[in-house]
Amino acid sequence: MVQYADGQPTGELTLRTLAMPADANAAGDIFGGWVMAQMDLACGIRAAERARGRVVTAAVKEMAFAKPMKIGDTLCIYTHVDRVGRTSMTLKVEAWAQRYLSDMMEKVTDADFVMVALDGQGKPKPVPAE
Ligand SMILES: CC(=O)SCCNC(=O)CCNC(=O)[C@H](O)C(C)(C)COP(=O)(O)OP(=O)(O)OC[C@H]1O[C@@H](n2cnc3c(N)ncnc32)[C@H](O)[C@@H]1OP(=O)(O)O
Repeated sequence: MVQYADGQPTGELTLRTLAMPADANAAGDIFGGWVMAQMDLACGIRAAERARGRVVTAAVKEMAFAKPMKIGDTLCIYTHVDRVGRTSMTLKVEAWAQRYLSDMMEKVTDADFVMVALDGQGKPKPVPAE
């Protein structure tokens, strides 16, 4: 049974992946940029589903890393489409670490990602109704 150290995750589990040695510095701490990239991938999946088409990342709002990720932890990314504008979607994104060979889940970071729906020419296009 998974135990959550920092409340419960918000949103839908969109991506799970394993933090590997190539993603870490010499001390075994996982690079923040790798975590951000996984969050971006998760937003790409979720926003493309919502927009039913191609999307791009327009902005990432302030981000702070509250806890380290370590080699062997499983990164779990939760996303929630918080707001839909005309062509943009704002997603609340949370990154949680399931600690190596344990059931303990800790929140590593969270952020708001703004994703924009694009047409075939790469121009913003309206997000369709649900
Ligand atoms: C695959 C990847 O994710 S690559 C990641 C890197 N991202 C990129 O390469 C994206 C590069 N940027 C772009 O292509 C363009 O700037 C775009 C498509 C994001 C926006 O194009 P623009 O011509 O500026 O379009 P426009 O001004 O109409 O904005 C489109 C929407 O994005 C929103 N937006 C644009 N920039 C921002 C921003 N910095 N912060 C918040 N929202 C933004 C606008 O408010 C608008 O939302 P709305 O239609 O819901 O009202």
